Amino acid sequence: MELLPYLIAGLVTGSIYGLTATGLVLTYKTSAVFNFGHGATAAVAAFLYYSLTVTHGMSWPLAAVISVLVLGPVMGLGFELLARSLTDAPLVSRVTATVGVLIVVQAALGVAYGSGTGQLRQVEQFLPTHAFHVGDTIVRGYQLIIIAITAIAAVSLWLFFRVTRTGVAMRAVVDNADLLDLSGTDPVRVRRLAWMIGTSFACASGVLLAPLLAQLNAINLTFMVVTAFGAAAIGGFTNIPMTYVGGLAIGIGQALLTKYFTDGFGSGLAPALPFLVLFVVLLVMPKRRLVERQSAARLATARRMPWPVQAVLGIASLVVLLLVPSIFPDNVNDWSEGLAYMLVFLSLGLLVRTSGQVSLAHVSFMAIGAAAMSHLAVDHGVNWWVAMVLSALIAVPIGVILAIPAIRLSGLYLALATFGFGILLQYMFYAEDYMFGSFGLGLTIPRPSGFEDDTSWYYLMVALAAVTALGMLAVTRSRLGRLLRSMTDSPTGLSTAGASINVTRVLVFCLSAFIASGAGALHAATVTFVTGDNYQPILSLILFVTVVVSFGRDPWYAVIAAFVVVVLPTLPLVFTQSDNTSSYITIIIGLLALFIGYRPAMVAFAARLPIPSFGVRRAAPEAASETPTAEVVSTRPAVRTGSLEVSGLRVQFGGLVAVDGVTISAPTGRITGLIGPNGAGKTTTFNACSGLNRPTTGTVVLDGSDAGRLGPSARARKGLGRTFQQMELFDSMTVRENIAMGAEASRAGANPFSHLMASRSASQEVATITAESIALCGLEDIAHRTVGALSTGQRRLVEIARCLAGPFHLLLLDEPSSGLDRVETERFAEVLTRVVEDRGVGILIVEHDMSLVTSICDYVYVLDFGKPVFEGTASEVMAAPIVKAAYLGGDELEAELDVLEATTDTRPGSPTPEEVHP
Ligand SMILES: Nc1ncnc2c1ncn2[C@@H]1O[C@H](COP(=O)(O)OP(=O)(O)OP(=O)(O)O)[C@@H](O)[C@H]1O
Repeated sequence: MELLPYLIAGLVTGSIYGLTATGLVLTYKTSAVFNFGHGATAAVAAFLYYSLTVTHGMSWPLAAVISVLVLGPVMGLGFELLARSLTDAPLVSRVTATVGVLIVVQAALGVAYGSGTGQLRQVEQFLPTHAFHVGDTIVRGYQLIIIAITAIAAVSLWLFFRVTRTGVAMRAVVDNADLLDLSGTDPVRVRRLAWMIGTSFACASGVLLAPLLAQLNAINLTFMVVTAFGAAAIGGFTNIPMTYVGGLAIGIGQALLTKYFTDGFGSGLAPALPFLVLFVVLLVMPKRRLVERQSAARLATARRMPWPVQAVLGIASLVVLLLVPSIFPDNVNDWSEGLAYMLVFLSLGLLVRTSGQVSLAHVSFMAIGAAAMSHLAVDHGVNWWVAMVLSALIAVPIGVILAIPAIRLSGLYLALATFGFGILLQYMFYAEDYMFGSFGLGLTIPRPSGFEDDTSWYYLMVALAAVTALGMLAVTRSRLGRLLRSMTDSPTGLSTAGASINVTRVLVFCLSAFIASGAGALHAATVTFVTGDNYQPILSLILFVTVVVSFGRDPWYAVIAAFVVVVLPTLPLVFTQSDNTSSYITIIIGLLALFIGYRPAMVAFAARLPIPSFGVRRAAPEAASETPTAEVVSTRPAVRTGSLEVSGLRVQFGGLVAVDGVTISAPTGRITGLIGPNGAGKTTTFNACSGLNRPTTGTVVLDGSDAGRLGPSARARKGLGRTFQQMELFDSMTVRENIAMGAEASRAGANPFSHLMASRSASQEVATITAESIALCGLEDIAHRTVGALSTGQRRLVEIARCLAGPFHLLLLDEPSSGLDRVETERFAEVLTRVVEDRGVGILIVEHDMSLVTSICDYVYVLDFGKPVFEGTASEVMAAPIVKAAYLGGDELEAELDVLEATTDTRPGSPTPEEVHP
C-alpha cells in the first residue's frame, strides 16, 4: 500500500507527459518537423495562465480557455507556417528554428518573470482538491481528473485518426501529401489542424502541470515537458497510443525511482529517466522504424573571402587581441573566456557547419574537460600541460559513444540523442565526486606556473587559441574536411565512391569532442572556479543556434559568435550592466534562428507580390559547354579482369516484390545492358549489387567472392563503382572537387589515418586522375563551377567523370544519358567505348535510350515487373516480341508472361523468342 501514493503521483505526471507527447508526435507525424519548442509552448501557456489568474485576478475557467484553446491554436498556426517554410530546408535549419523558439521563450520568460529563485511564483490548484481514501492513501480529486482528461484526449485523438475523414487524411499526409492533394483534400489544412491540436495539447499540459510545481520556472517547466521526448521515443515517434502509454510508464517509473533511490548516484535516475529512455530507444530501436523523412544537407555557406583579405583580417584581429589588456584592463578575463568559447564554436562548427550533423550536447564536453582538468591538476598533481592534453583526450571515448547514434541514425534522431545525452550527464553524473561533487562546492582549476595573473594568462590564451584555430582550419582543408563536406552533400555518393562514412562520422565526433573538452578546460582555468551550474544543458542549445546563425566562413563565424555571446555583454561601452544582458542577446540569437526558419516562407510570399523587384531571380543554368569533338584518350593502366555475377536475386519492400529471380553476368571488357519499362526493378537490382539494399534471397558475387556481407563502401573498394538515376553529387563542391573525391574516397577507405591525411604522392596521383577524367568528359570549361548550379546534362557528366576517376574495374551506370543532349550523348557513348576498349573496364548500364543501348551494349538483359523476361545480344533483344510487349504493355504482355511462366523448366529470361512464340 505504501507504493500507492507514488503510483498515483506517477500516473498524474505520467498522463501529463503522455498528453504533451501525443501532441508532439501528432505534429511530427504530419509535418516531419520535430518541435524542440514544444515544451516552451507549455511554459508560455503556464505563465500566461499564471498572469491571468494571479496578476489580473481572472477566473480560472476563462484563463484556462485563453491559455489552452486560444493560445494553443494561435501558436499552432505559427508553428505550421514555420514547418511549411522548412519543407525543403536542411536538417540543421529545421532543428535550429524550433530550438530557436525554445531559447527565445526561455530567455523572454526569464526577463519577464525573473529566472532567479527570489521571485516565488505559484499557481494554485484550480481543479477540485477533495480527498478520497484508498486504504491509507489519500487520493485527490484533481489527480483523478487529470488522469481522466488526458486519457480522454489521447483516446479521442486515436479515434479521430481511425474514424473521421480528416483523421484518416491526417494519416495520409504522413504517407504521401501529393496523393492527398490529388484526392481533393488540402494537405495544408490538414497539417494546420494537426499543429493546432498538437500545440493545444502542449498548452494544456503546461496549465495542468503548473499547480503541481513548487514554483513556476521557465527552464524547469520547459525541460519537464521535454520529458515528452522519452515518451515519444517509446511510441517510435509515430504511434500515438504507445506514446501515451510511454508517458504513463515514464511518470510511474520516475515516481518509483524517487521512492527507492533517495541519495547518491541513484537519486539522479528519476529526473534522468526520460532521457535515458530516449537515448536507449535510439540506440536499440530497429533502424527501419526510425526512417527519417529528411536529409542532413549542409547549410548554405558564405562565399570564401580571398586569401589576402583573410590574412589582413587575421593580422588585424591579432593586433586588436594583443591590445585588449591596454584598452579593456578590467575585462581581460572576459576576453579570455571569449577565446575559449571561440574554440568551442569552432569544434561545434566542424560538426554542424562542415559535416551537417547536429550536436546538442557540446556543453557536456566542456564540463567533462573542466572537471578532468581540476581532478588531474589539483587532486592528482599532474603537470598542468599534461593534464590539459589528458582533459581534452578524455572526451574522445565519449565522442565515440555519441557517434554510435550518429552512425545508426544521423539527422534528427542524432540531435535528440545528443540532447538526451547532455541532460543525462547533468542529472546522473554532475553531482558525482569525479565531476563536480555532491555538495555543489565546485572545483578549482589552476593555471600553469608563470601565467597565474590575468594578463599573462590572457596572452597564453591568445597563443593557444590561434594555434588551435589554425589547426582546425588545416583540418577543414585537409582530406577529412573534403570527406566531411562530401558526406554532408551525399552520404550515398561518398560511400559508393569507397569511403567508409561510419569512420568519417566517428572521426568528426571525436575531433569535435576533443577540442570542446580542451576548450572547456581552458575556459575553466580562465574563471578558475566552476560548478555544475556553469554547464546547464540549455547552454548547449544556445551554442548550437549561435553557431548556425553566425555568419562568415571558418574561423570567422566562431570569432563573431564568441565576441557577441561572451565579450559584447561585458563591454561597459555597449551595455549598461544588468542581469538580463545575456538574455537579451539569447533572444536576439533565437529570433535570428526563427528568421532563418521563416525565410523561405517570406521569400515565397515576396515572390507573389506584384512588385517585379521582389520576385526571386533564379540564376539561369549555364549553357552546356561547347563539347569538343576531339578524340578522347584514356591513359590510365588497364584494370584487372573480373566480373559481377548476380543470381536468383529477389528484393522485397514489405509486400511488394520489386525484383524476383534476376540473374545477370557483367564481366570486365564488356558493356552489358539492363533494360525494362519504368518500375521494372532495374534500380533496385543496382542497389542490391552495390549494397544499398538487402536482397531477400539470391547472391551478388564480385570477382568470384560473395559480396553479400559487404557494405557499399567496401564493394566500391573492391572495384565496383556506380552512378545514380537521382544523381548523388556533392552539390556544394566544384566540379573538380567532385571528381577528385571519386579518386580520393576509396583512398580514404575505412582507415581513420588515411581519412585524416594524404601523402604528397597520393595527392599528386588524385590530381592527375582528376584532370584526366575532366578531359575525358569534356568538362574543362566548367571545372571551377559549383555543381549545384549546373544543368542536368552537365551534372550527369560530372557524376560519370567522378565514377571514371575511381579505381573501379566494374561500373554500374543508372540512366547515365538522361538529360544529355544529342552531342553529349554521342561523346558519352564514345567515352564508354574507349574506357572499355583501352582499360578493359566492365560496364552494366541501365538505359531508356534504345539507340544508345543498341550502339554500345554487347549483351542485354530485359526485366519487367521485377522478373527477367529476355536476354541476348542487342539485336536479338530489339527483335524480341516479348520485349516490345513489355514496353507497350497491355494484353499482349500478359499473354507473353503466361507463356513464360508455363516454361517452368527454363531459367527466367532464357527463352528465345522462338520458344515463346512456337
Ligand atoms: N525503397 C522502396 N520502398 C518501396 N518500394 C520501392 C522502393 N524502391 C523501389 N520500390 C518499388 O519497386 C519497384 C521497382 O522500382 P525500381 O526503381 O527498381 O524500378 P526501375 O526499373 O528502376 O524504374 P525506373 O525506370 O522508373 O527508374 C517499383 O514498383 C518501385 O515503386
